[in-house]
Amino acid sequence: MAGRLIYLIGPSGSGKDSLLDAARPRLVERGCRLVRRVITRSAEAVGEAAQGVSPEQFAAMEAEGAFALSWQANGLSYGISKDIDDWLAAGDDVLVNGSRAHLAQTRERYPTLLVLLLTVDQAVLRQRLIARGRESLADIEQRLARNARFTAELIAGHGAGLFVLDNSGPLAHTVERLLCCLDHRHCV
Ligand SMILES: Nc1ncnc2c1ncn2[C@@H]1O[C@H](COP(=O)(O)OP(=O)(O)O)[C@@H](O)[C@H]1O
Ligand SMILES: O=P(O)(O)OC[C@H]1O[C@H](OP(=O)(O)OP(=O)(O)O)[C@H](O)[C@@H]1O
Repeated sequence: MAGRLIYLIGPSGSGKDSLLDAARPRLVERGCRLVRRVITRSAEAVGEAAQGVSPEQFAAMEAEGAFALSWQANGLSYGISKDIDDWLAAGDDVLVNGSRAHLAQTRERYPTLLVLLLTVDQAVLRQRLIARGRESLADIEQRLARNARFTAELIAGHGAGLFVLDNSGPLAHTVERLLCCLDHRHCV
């Protein structure tokens, strides 16, 4: 049987990278693969296991069909290797750190997609982004403004295939809820 494509989305700073890092060993022991993204920013600036490439390298990879999924956001390009299709065909679950804006296109290609929407209280989110210190304050405000367009629309439009995981509390709780969603197809 084909594996499940699990598409983790949520605002910048909601904790996607942190959650994937914290849950990694327990996901791996369940046979779930975590995808290493290709991103047009230097590897040093990435808070996750990602391959940093130049825009030219990214364009060349895209042109040669290296990606199953790709999107642009926040001035960056993101690619997901076409290797995921082999993994899914082999029956492995595959977890991708995805894009809310690209969800519709992803669903077209993977109709049985399992969507996990990570949410966090907006005031907490601003503080976490400032504390993370990865972007300028202006960039942080842009990311927060972008968020406002998404969350309500997503919850309203995709209720059935979408699990909401709140990460306003301790990360360890969110890890447990993530595993519960994957193991039992519901969250507690
Ligand atoms: N549950 C949590 N409690 C406290 N801080 C958190 C929690 N989850 C994430 N963070 C912090 O919030 C910041 C943003 O998290 P990050 O994983 O980089 O988010 P994303 O990948 O969604 O942009 C990081 O500094 C991280 O350490
Ligand atoms: O359409 P959106 O849902 O806004 O997502 C756009 C991109 O931003 C995030 O990546 P990135 O790692 O650059 O940002 P983050 O770590 O701040 O979430 C996310 O993983 C997407 O790749």
